[in-house]
Amino acid sequence: MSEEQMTPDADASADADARSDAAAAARKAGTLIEALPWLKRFHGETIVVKFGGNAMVSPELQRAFAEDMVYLRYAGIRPVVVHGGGPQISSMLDRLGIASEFRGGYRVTTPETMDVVRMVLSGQVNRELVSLINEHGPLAAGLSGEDAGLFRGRRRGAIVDGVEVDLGLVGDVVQVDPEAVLAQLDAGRIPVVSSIAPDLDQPGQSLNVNADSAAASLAVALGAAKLVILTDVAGLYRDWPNRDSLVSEIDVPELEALLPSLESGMIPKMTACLEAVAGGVPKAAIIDGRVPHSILLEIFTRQGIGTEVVPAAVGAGNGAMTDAAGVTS
Ligand SMILES: NC(=[NH2+])NCCC[C@H](N)C(=O)O
Repeated sequence: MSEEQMTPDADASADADARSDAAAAARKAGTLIEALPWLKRFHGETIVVKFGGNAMVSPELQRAFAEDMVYLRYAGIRPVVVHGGGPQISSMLDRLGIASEFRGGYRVTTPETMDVVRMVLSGQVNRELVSLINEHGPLAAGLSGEDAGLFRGRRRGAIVDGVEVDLGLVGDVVQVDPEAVLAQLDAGRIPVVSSIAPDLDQPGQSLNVNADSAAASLAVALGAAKLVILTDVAGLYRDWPNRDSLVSEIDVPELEALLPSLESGMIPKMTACLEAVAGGVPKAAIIDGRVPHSILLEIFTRQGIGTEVVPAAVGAGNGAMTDAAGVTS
């Protein structure tokens, strides 16, 4: 239809269409340009990402995560992935018919279980993620914390009702030699690291180490610009279960004060953020791994998506928190 033939109604609706197209284009452009300060800030910098939770077991979320790592890499950032694999370890133990002893609700890792842990983490979870990333090109290289002295660990049980219970071959990373990871980064690769570490106190033995704290230690050793931990919650709630109390940004003193009141699953994650920031990483965030591409939303928008931990504001001293809408309280 030529313009002269348009009825006034058609004219008005064509105008409205044009206006909404323009609005959609402006929104899209706004989203893209919002990324610019973060592209500048993180260019050439290392970001350590702890991969875990639902994101690790859903095929679509795994695929989206692999895309995000490739996206960061092509944006000129140096992403490093650290992963655990609790659910996969449990299901392999079941498949193999290996019964486990539980203490205080935690599985005890025997030497026999440890063989399965290593097989699943380095032979299955690590390989799958490396393959997904490498569908985009020869980018990812898998490493175990046992490779080239990357991690060393120390046994640590769990605290149950105020007492430490021995959980066998589990622990924390206590030493990091980042050389092997740096070599991969310098070669343009995305290192994917499984959370296993030789036991510092018992040569020849390896430990299943907490992947949150391993990621934090690695972020510190690499001088990373940011640590990002994927979780199965939207972020930190100041007073759970009040949904309106989601915290967008919190500083170290405020988080330290809040820590004892947190739900037990959140404590290792928030502690890892504190460790990273205490070690000189400028910011550490927990984000919702159930949201596809949550990493891109966290890194390339001003507001981010989860809860970010930052050092105490110099001079501010009031421990201000910003809520999810960006309002400082
Ligand atoms: N949860 C938040 N408040 N995130 C803010 C993120 C800001 C910025 N995109 C960054 O990654 O550093």
